[in-house]
Amino acid sequence: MLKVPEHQVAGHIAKDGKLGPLVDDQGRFFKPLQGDARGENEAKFYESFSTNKNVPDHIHKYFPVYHGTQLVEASNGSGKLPHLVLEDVVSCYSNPSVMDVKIGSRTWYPDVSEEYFKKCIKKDRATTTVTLGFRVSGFKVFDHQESRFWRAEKKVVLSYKVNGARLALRKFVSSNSPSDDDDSPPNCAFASEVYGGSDGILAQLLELKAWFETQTFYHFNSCSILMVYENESILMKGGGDDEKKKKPVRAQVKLVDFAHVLDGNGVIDHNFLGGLCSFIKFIKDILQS
Ligand SMILES: O=P(O)(O)O[C@@H]1[C@@H](OP(=O)(O)O)[C@H](OP(=O)(O)O)[C@H](O)[C@H](OP(=O)(O)O)[C@H]1OP(=O)(O)O
Ligand SMILES: Nc1ncnc2c1ncn2[C@@H]1O[C@H](COP(=O)(O)OP(=O)(O)O)[C@@H](O)[C@H]1O
Repeated sequence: MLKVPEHQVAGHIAKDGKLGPLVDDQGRFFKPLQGDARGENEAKFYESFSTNKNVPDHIHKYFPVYHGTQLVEASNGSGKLPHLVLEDVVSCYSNPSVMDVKIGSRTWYPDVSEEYFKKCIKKDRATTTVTLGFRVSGFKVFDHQESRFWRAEKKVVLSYKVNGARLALRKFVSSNSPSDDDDSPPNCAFASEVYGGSDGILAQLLELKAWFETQTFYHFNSCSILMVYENESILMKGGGDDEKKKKPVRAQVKLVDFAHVLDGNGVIDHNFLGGLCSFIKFIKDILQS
């Protein structure tokens, strides 16, 4: 039985009769192929990437595993539609905090329609895409004061300027209230555990950056970095015997959304690389502060 993903933080959502992704209980994420070229393009990317022997294994691990396409009952009740069958990258977490960050200083690319270009540039200018080379698209964190998940409102997230983006990246790793009504600054209590360390988010971003400095196979337009970590271990901390049973934080970076990937034609993807460098600087600053 397929259901609406509990931890989805951005993109098209399968609610109110709309078309959106679904998940099963076997760790698979079913993303409907959008009717226009986007769906076909994303499937083509996954086919190419999953069989591309020139991409090293340590880079493959930053992408959801691809299991082909399958006809499944769509979320909008329109009957069976082709879906990409992907690894559900949050399925192995019990209480994940998740953030989607769209990378690049532009989301449009050569040869798009005038209409699409205008739509993209309007959003790029209204958000931090142009100024920072990335924008937060959505996130959810565990509110340790209220003992429940807190979800950032889409309208608020899309209105972030530089300080808003910085604050969101701090909230993502804080134990105090994430609520927008709360004036207390995020305490970044989990920053070193989640962003730092030899296998934390920063180390993973740096490994990806090293690949982007040389890879010329693909141009990742409008693609996102998904950051995930487990709250279970943090919740159990200091709990005597529970401390021994605690699950690791398992901070992970995954790239998602390849609907607008183009062939790199031997050219560095400087739009993605530049945005990634800027994003890394923000994470480093939080770790150093
Ligand atoms: O429809 P919207 O306004 O929510 O826009 C979607 C974007 O949401 P945003 O408002 O930027 O958070 C959405 O962005 P996120 O995935 O939320 O980062 C996509 O850009 C989506 O386009 P596509 O499926 O990648 O071609 C965008 O969908 P399309 O409008 O291109 O179908
Ligand atoms: N493989 C995946 N596993 C788990 N969650 C995913 C996966 N791919 C996407 N998501 C979730 O769905 C959201 C939207 O995904 P995306 O591919 O950007 O869709 P759209 O094309 O609708 O924008 C992401 O922000 C993330 O929360």
